[in-house]
Amino acid sequence: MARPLIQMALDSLDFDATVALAEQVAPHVDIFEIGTPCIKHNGVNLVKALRAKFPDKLILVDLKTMDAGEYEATPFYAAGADICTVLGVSGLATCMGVIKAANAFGAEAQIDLINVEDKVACARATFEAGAHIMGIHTGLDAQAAGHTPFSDLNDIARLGLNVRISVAGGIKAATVQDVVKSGANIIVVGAAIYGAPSPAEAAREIRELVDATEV
Ligand SMILES: O=C([C@H](O)CO)[C@H](O)[C@H](O)COP(=O)(O)O
Repeated sequence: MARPLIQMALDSLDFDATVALAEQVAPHVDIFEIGTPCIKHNGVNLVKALRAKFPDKLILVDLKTMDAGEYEATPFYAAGADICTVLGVSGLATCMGVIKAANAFGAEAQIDLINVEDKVACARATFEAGAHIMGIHTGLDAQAAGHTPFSDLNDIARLGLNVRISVAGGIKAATVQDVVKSGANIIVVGAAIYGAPSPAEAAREIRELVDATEV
């Protein structure tokens, strides 16, 4: 298995604070995620700013698209996004729209399985439709209610689909190695890094743990 990628979720609303945090953690992460609240607040100009500043990083725009897939995602790919997310609950037509936009730019579309009732069926259908990445995701509100992404990860990994698996939802140093062992290709970390006294140190620790994990 290729070395798992670490995705830093940038969930601030502040443009300059987002860029500053990205600078701090850049040596230790592979993907910058512009989180949903952040992209709604700052728009496509933040994608352009991060693209210009970090030409060697992957940029994921967490659009969580719910309708008009191709139309909504196209300007973000044009601005330099490598990955945009689309909600699995939006339905196959919307997912296919984002997949089409991604393919037009040689980029990738990630299906966010957040709140999807039958995640296995959704993963199978969107994989068949050409999705590049399957996103297992326990959102911030569900985390607050005590939920975690671990059992969903096992269910999707067990399918053996030829698709990369991303996992998000409260992942921290104590859990990151189990997530890698369970088959995740992309490990998303937000609060455990941006909420730490030293985000750079927290990101470095996650990187070391991921790189030290035997799979
Ligand atoms: O995607 C996220 C959330 O839905 C807000 O957009 C978070 O970025 C994702 O959950 C990762 O953050 P943590 O759960 O804090 O690690």
